[in-house]
Amino acid sequence: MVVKVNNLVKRYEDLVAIDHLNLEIQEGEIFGLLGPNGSGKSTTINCLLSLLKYDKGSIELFGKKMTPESYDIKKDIGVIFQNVAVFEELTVYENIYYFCSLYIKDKKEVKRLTEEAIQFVSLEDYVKFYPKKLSGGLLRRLNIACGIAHKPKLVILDEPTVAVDPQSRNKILEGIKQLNEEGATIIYTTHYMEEVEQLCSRIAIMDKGKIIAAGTKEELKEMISLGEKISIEVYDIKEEDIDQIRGIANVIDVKKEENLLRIKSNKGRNNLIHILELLKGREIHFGQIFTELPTLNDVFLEITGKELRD
Ligand SMILES: Nc1ncnc2c1ncn2[C@@H]1O[C@H](COP(=O)(O)OP(=O)(O)OP(=O)(O)O)[C@@H](O)[C@H]1O
Repeated sequence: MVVKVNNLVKRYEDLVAIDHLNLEIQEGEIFGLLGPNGSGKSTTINCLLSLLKYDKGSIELFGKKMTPESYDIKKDIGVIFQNVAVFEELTVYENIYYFCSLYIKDKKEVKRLTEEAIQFVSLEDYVKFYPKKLSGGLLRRLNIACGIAHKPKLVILDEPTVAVDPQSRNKILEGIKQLNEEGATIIYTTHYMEEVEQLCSRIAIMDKGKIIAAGTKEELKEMISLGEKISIEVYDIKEEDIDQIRGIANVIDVKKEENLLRIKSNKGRNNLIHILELLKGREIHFGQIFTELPTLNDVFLEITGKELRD
């Protein structure tokens, strides 16, 4: 077990930012902490790192109690914060060298690891640049290189792709996969559900300081009743026809948006066939049909009643 959080409570005066949170992360996982703004992701990370004092509960990392003085644990952690934290006075190379040398004594080894980190984030062409000359995406990559150069066993990334161009975003996501393949356990916080779907082996969905659901993406989608979302292009459909569709077994919700009928249905066989039979029977012409499986946003919507991106 790399992370074990037991009954964690963190208050900011009257606000309960973390509300009796339990979390277990095994070695080798890419663990996604997904939640809307203000749900408590950063506070959880800051408590894990002993950067914040908490009111109740316990935190163990690598099987040992984590405290502000746990230097033996800290050397095995790499953190990449949402806000880029590098030195403006140092070049790309010097920044990475500096952060790596905080953990590693041997200068040759620091040099080797610095060069490896530069390659890892593909900043070879920018080693002599100062941070202010880098684009937002390149700066994020530098931030990541500074956090991982010392080869930590646990890498924590707090929303590393916010406001990043697509090329850098892909580089970052590929890099995280590679770190994991090389043996690191990853904690990844984000409010972009596509990223966790693509990247994470297990996901916890947070809201209001609580983990409201956790599991693989398949397990999370199994937890909800929504089975599929069907969109049908229709012409000349009347309100009474829509009411009839609402009455079909498994249909949860029907909405008409311009020429599109948007239908949500529970898991069940032949849902689409039953809908199309009804349309044909009532002589309603239809065009294209699309079906979609539930997303993590649907999981969040069904459990909390609101969109992940509120
Ligand atoms: N220093 C602070 N003082 C008071 N309240 C705070 C402080 N830091 C965070 N909060 C509040 O605690 C709650 C959790 O915030 P947190 O930053 O952990 O959420 P988050 O999920 O990381 O959000 P984001 O995606 O915006 O970073 C929010 O309601 C936030 O306003």
